[in-house]
Amino acid sequence: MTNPPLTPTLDRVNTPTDLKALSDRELHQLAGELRAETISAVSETGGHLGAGLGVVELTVALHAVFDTPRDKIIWDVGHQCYPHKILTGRRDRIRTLRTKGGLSGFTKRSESPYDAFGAGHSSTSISAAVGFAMARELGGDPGDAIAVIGDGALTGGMAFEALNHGGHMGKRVFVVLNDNEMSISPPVGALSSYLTRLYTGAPFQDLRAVAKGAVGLLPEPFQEGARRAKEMLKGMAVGGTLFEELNWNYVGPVDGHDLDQLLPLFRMLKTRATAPTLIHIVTKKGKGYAPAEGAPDRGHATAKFDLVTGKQVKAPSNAPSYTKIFAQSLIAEAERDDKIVAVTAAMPEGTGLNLFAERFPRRCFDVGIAEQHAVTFSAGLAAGGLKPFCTIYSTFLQRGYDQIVHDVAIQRLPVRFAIDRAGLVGADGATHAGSFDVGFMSSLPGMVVMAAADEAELVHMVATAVALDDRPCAFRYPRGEGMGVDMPDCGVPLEIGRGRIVAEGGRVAILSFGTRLAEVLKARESLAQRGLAPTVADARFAKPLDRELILRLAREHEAIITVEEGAIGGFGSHVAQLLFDEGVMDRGFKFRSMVLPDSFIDHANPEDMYAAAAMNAPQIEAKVLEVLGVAVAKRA
Ligand SMILES: Cc1ncc(C[n+]2csc(CCOP(=O)(O)OP(=O)(O)O)c2C)c(N)n1
Ligand SMILES: CC(=O)[C@@H](O)[C@H](O)COP(=O)(O)O
Ligand SMILES: [Mg+2]
Repeated sequence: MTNPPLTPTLDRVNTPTDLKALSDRELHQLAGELRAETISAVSETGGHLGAGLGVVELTVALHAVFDTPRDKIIWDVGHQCYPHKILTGRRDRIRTLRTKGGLSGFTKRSESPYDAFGAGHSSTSISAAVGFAMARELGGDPGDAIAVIGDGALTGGMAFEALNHGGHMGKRVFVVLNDNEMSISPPVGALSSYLTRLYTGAPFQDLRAVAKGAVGLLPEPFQEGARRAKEMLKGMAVGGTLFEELNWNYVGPVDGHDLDQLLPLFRMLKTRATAPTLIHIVTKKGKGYAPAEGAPDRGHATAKFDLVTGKQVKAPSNAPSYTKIFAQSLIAEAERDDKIVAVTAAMPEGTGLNLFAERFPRRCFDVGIAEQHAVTFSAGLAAGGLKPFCTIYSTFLQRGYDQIVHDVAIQRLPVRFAIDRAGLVGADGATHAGSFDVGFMSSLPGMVVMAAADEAELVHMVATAVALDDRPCAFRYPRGEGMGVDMPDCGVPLEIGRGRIVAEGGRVAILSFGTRLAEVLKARESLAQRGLAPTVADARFAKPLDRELILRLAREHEAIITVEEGAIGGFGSHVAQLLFDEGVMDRGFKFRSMVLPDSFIDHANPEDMYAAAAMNAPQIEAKVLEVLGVAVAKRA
């Protein structure tokens, strides 16, 4: 009897409960439709395509077998969660992905009960899963915890902290290691080659062997025998698994696109696992969409694209990106100084260091998703007499803060921190905002902290960092294109702790730190129509402050307003501290500090995010009027 024709199944799935009614054959069909829907949606929104395509079958299998949201799936990084969102009641909003008021591009607890744990930064899922599992053991929420972590995220140190602890606790918790031999770029590190040996040394095992592999699942009397047999086999094949040595049952490797393996395996594990269990699946990033499969980043991040050709639709650029300017400047400096080396934590393309590596392959280091190691490795490079540029996005640098304090600042080692993605970054939202680096860097004794107001300033700050050999320094710059300003032929080191007057004026002095300067100048133009012309200065340095400039401005004006793309505790706070400590505020001097609000700003385009932060030209203008007590007719 031939099978009846399958009707579209995705239309019949609103929540994972609906999956339970589908036959395995229908689940295969569903996976195909889910992949097509994911591709279609991302072609309209742009976003992280490749990772999600790699886990379509896994997503179907996990939601079909486990009882979500009672059982919690914790997606590491969360960039692969689009199929998960489509299956968990958000298909109708999937085309609002990463837009103002739309779905987040990562998992987010406030968005859905099926998003058990928020993500965005990598390597956190196993810690969270072990936490959920222990909460269950102590009478907290019931249900299983299943972390899904990629081979890239597994290079993050905290993943091993969690494996170590979870193995020690010995409670039932699942980790699905999604091994696609990709990070954003091809993965680096010994772990990656180890994982590959786990399956090239022993080709895909059929389910029976895989099941037997999980000795912890067998009835006790058979376990010892199976364990010995297995250790012998593994010893012959790949020498046992790292995970088993940490007291995790290791199951794998399994074809992560084969529902005929995944479904029975998860059903068996769900009924029989009694201990920490790691399932090693092998997948392909970008699976099922040729333009993604064929892309160097396997479709990791994509703009909107033509569904048929895969051709991305990118807005025309008016000026090179800050990232590109940084990379080109560093290359130019490195041509003249062979002590300059560069370090990235798994973001060679994002930081532009892929360009540096092409020119200086031996002087560029990708340490994997390991920001803590990146910082202290850079400290070692500096202690060893080199000039390391530790190049990390502001938000990811948060991961290595103790290393900055303990290994760099206290030892006053001349590590240069190139802090990309400073300020609000747009579609990646709050988890990726570069809001805090000014605060956490400028509170450190001896640290020099700079912010480029435009791409020409960035070139000079790279040169300044090269020349600064007696202490650590940091310079920050935003995501996206420069202002299109005239570029210098080469960088000229700035005088440390010196700002610059950009426009002379009176009554109010606006002291800008970073690229909000463009908005400040727009506000000044608008104020001119009211006969007001504030002085505008570019601080350049949050540490050391230009005391002379600030105190002179205070003497010559009624008020100072500071503006920075950062949270409280940064540049403005230091200026306020100076004005108070110098007694300037004793005489009724007026001071305002424009910083990011004390809240996390959701994803949108940067312009809208800065509007939400009240830091665009109109709000800067309003602040000047407010501090001068100029009544402003409320806009109708
Ligand atoms: C702490 C941290 N550093 C860097 C990143 C940037 N990042 C996002 S995804 C990714 C690669 C993840 O690789 P993997 O875990 O293998 O997932 P895949 O994309 O292959 O599915 C990186 C480096 C991040 N999100 N968090
Ligand atoms: C998922 C992740 O964390 C990275 O892919 C990040 O989204 C990159 O950000 P940029 O797009 O600013 O390079
Ligand atoms: Mg990967």
